[in-house]
Amino acid sequence: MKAAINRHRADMTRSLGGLLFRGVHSLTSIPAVRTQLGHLASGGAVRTVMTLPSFLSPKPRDFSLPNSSWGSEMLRLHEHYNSQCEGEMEEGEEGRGLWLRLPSYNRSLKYATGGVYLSKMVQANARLFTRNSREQGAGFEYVVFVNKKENKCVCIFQAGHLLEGPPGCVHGGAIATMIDTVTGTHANVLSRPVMTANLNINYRSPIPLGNTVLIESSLDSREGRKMFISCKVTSTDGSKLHTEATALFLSVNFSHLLKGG
Ligand SMILES: CCCCC/C=C\C/C=C\C/C=C\C/C=C\CCCC(=O)SCCNC(=O)CCNC(=O)[C@H](O)C(C)(C)COP(=O)(O)OP(=O)(O)OC[C@H]1O[C@@H](n2cnc3c(N)ncnc32)[C@H](O)[C@@H]1OP(=O)(O)O
Repeated sequence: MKAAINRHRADMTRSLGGLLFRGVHSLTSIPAVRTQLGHLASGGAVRTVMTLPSFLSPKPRDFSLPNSSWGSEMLRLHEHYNSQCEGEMEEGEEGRGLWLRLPSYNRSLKYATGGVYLSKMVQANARLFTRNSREQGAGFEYVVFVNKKENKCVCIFQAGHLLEGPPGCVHGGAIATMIDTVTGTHANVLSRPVMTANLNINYRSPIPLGNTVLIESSLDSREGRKMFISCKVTSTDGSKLHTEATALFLSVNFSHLLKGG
């Protein structure tokens, strides 16, 4: 009986793994996301109305869109990169269209599959760590843009009051979380799914709570399944280095991810 249950779980893992892979792979090409990116490209970021296929309902919230907690610097930088987005980058294209904004959900494993409910295999109440606060502006407010041509990502991050470490400053673990998120998202764009194998961080200067900072990642090299990515966190004008890091990601197969290794 136990063997039969285990066989059933293994079959589920295999088939859902394949589904998940196809879902994640096409995340930025599904009609709803395309509609949104197209709208954003024309500058209408805040009032986007997404037309979702029925299998995606209820409509997931895209946490990377501007909300009322975003400060002026966050909004200015979002607009700066968003105005250079034009959906998917075309071959040989320069200037406009270099950047692609990545949508961000609090249950990516569910929505990445196109609505298939994986929660029973993962956990019914599981939420992405960086997107688990109901109070806008209290925790991690961020948006990630990818530049496939130059193999880099940029994240605009506004640190909320629940991320305090030293008095008035952002907790080192919260900074590490954001570095893992940006470099991990970058590695996922290159080859998905991935897992963090190694993360080295040097904290150079504290980040005041409430500040907006830039987190930039770039691909240093690739060796088979390994991706070496470096990352720095700076003030938005680039004059102050807050944190620098290097990370190693390994592409894994979905059964590794779903079975927890
Ligand atoms: C996780 C999310 C992915 C979900 C995808 C779905 C949707 C994506 C959509 C949007 C993305 C959204 C958010 C992304 C945000 C954040 C990303 C967070 C990522 C994480 O937060 S994830 C949690 C922390 N992470 C772990 O929980 C990993 C635990 N760990 C393991 O699961 C294994 O350990 C593993 C898989 C790492 C390797 O296992 P393995 O069996 O596949 O590979 P193996 O050990 O054979 O090593 C092969 C070659 O790598 C070298 N190597 C291995 N480890 C090394 C190390 N540490 N340093 C230096 N070299 C190393 C070996 O030396 C060998 O090298 P060589 O080939 O040259 O001999």
